[in-house]
Amino acid sequence: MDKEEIISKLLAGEMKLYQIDKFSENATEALDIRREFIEKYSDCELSQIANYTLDMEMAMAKNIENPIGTVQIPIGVAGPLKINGEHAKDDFFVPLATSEGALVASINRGCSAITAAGGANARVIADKMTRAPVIKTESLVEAVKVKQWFEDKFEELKEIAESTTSHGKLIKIDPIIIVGNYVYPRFVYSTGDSMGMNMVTIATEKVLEKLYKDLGVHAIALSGNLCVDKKPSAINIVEGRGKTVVADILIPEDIVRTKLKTTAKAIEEVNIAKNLIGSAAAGSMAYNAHFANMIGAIFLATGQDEAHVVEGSLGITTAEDKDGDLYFSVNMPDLPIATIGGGTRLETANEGLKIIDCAGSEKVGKFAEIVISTVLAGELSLIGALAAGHLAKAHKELGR
Ligand SMILES: CC(C)(COP(=O)([O-])OP(=O)([O-])OC[C@H]1O[C@@H](n2cnc3c(N)ncnc32)[C@H](O)[C@@H]1OP(=O)([O-])[O-])[C@@H](O)C(=O)NCCC(=O)NCCSC(=O)C[C@@](C)(O)CC(=O)[O-]
Ligand SMILES: NC(=O)C1=CN([C@@H]2O[C@H](COP(=O)(O)OP(=O)(O)OC[C@H]3O[C@@H](n4cnc5c(N)ncnc54)[C@H](OP(=O)(O)O)[C@@H]3O)[C@@H](O)[C@H]2O)C=CC1
Repeated sequence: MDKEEIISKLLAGEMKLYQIDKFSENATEALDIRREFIEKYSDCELSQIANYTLDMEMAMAKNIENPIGTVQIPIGVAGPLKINGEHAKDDFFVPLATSEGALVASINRGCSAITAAGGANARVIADKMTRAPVIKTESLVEAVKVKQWFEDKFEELKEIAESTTSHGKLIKIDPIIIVGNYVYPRFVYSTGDSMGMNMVTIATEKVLEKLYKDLGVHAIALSGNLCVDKKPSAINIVEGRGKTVVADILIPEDIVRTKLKTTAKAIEEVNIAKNLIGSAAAGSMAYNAHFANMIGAIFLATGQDEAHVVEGSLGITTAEDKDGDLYFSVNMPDLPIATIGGGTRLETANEGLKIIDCAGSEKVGKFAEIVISTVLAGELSLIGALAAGHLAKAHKELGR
């Protein structure tokens, strides 16, 4: 079938978009036909979406269905950012993809203050990825038996789960919550340098096959929302999910004054009134100013799953006036990230990771420390700007 015939069949509703691939020489040709159909259907020209360099054959294998091109977002860098981490020990230029004017300038200012003050301390304090199915039983009594089965058989179940992966390790199945006749076991894994959601989903399904074989009960959904994937939740804040990371810095008074144009006292007061009391008054789950800005920009630049920004946005910022110097910290309990797998294989994302030497294996700890140090920089600069009364001015000058 030639292109014109395919497009007229698509317009007549006689063919589905994903079926084009069968009649095309290769994925790129199918992509072009699909985009041409959308141009006709939506009566618009897509010359910019058509303009890309990614290897779409590779992307189609694992990263996208029904592709029509790519989106472009400007990428900037902030830095140098000095980090005194356990894994990240250097000065870094951090790649940030965003369309929000003033954001990179602000993060850059935070980097400048942190670097002048001797560098951010950053540590990964926990590392786990979770999947929690929901299992339906006949009664509460049977639900308790299922819970007991998970507890008694842990070592055997660990072997079964780990038979599906050479990098994933099942650390625990905990908590196991019972609600009526439903059971929610939270499977907790370490996943190496991958974010791990495909890995842990496949491993958990294998254990559920054994549950069905042994007890005749089955999961009614492989994800029962106790995971909690891609939603903000208290359990992720308390138990941690992905990487749990912390960072802090002590900034001398003169650097607070010259770089941030304010004082430690004013920053402490804004942080308490805004990030702590204001967030409490709003019933917010995130006691910070804009973690999501830094997380979103780094995620787009490095091929992370963008839906996990919602988890990365959780965490607390603290600020304390120490005789004129500023103690400043951020904690992030729930940072799902990867340096292998998922979108990190896409060429532009891989280059983004290379800027900070974080592409590939044995790099995810370093990447986590760079991410949280960048969050520290962005928080510091924005709270500083609010304390100095500069927020509106900055966005007037750089964002409009
Ligand atoms: C805009 C600044 C940085 C000016 O800040 P400034 O102190 O007036 O600028 P400066 O010219 O004195 O330069 C100080 C440093 O800023 C950086 N800098 C300065 N200009 C640039 C530039 N063009 N490009 C790159 N870097 C720049 C640069 O690092 C420089 O230091 P140096 O490197 O020279 O030692 C400051 O006013 C600022 O940070 N404002 C805050 C803006 C901000 O954080 N916006 C975040 C997004 S707001 C939002 O989305 C969330 C929100 C606010 O709604 C959440 C909430 O509810 O809180
Ligand atoms: N399935 C789901 O429910 C969900 C999926 N996702 C998507 O899942 C993807 C991420 O899943 P993820 O499992 O991380 O990635 P991939 O599915 O891309 O798999 C990555 C694989 O890389 C292998 N690997 C090689 N070297 C390493 C290393 N050093 N450390 C860790 N693994 C290594 C592992 O193989 P091996 O296991 O054989 O060791 C691992 O399973 C993203 O695209 C995301 O959008 C997101 C949310 C939910």
